[in-house]
Amino acid sequence: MKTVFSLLHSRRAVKTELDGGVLIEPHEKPSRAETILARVKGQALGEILEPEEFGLDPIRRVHSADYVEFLEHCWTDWLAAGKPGEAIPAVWCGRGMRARVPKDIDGRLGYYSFAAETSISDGTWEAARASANVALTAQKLVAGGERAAFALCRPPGHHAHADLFGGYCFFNNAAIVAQAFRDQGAQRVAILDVDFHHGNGTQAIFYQRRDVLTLSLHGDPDLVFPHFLGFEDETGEGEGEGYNLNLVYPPGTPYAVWSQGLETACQRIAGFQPDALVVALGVDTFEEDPISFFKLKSDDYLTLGQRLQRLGLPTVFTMEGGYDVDAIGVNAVNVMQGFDRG
Ligand SMILES: NCCCNCCCCCS
Ligand SMILES: [Zn+2]
Repeated sequence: MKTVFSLLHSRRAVKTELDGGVLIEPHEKPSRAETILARVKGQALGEILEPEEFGLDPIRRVHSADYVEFLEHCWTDWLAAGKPGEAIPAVWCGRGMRARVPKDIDGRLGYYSFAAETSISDGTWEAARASANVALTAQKLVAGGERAAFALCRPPGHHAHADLFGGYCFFNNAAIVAQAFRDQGAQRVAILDVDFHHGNGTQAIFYQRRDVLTLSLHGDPDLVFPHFLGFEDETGEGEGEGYNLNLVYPPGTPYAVWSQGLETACQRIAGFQPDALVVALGVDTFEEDPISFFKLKSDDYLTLGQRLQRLGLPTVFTMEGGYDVDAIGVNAVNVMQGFDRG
């Protein structure tokens, strides 16, 4: 399987993540991508390509123009306001307040985000743009005939809404890939999110649409991030009713249980008969992940890859979460190797 990777991911090197009332070293750090890349090379998974430049149009097919504009200028606006630290949102449009875009950078940071753990600094814009180019290059490979391709994206994307960043995500790479397939003539696309956390952004982007089926297996939002979306009664709206599936699991969930949900999701995908499949691949479902509570083991990712291959669909994998950096390479590449072996 070919991998797409950009060294520009390392431009995303914020020093802070607000966690537990303190600023910690971010979980979503550059070594994540380096560890996965080393494993791709070590396992000779396949050719490694740099991304092509696709510009802003494919991004704006998913994200609003004002949100893209905000992200491009956020850091310089923050500096111009004389702020001493990294850009961190600290005020939001609470219930009963007015959802309008303030002029002030603090107000705009809150307007365009849903969580405070995702600091912004110099280079975040470049890295997010490169991550979307990585995903679009993988999509081009698959649209061009490759059975599957691995978009080694960093920063991740599945928490990003059309005009909201958070959960370490800025551009929703999986959604951008799905929309690119649609814009190139695919009638139906499925996005399967296997990250530990609910793919709230992906769900929201396609919630009223029936051309893109969104499915997510994840930790109970009552207990974990993103908390305010991802429950099983969220099945889509309007045209999209019936085209969103959430499968929620409790602390300690092992592969034996989780894989039953995977089977349910795979059968739903098969029934939908999509022209392409996008897998939002997070490996924070791993038993040692520092911020999650499932108990998948490294071999389970081989089995996961094999099951996904049996769907027989052109497939783009977008790298999402996974924070046990020692194991993230083995676990992510196991999915690809399981898929390749089929
Ligand atoms: N105490 C950890 C809180 C983490 N909150 C954000 C999680 C984002 C996961 C992205 S896959
Ligand atoms: Zn996650």
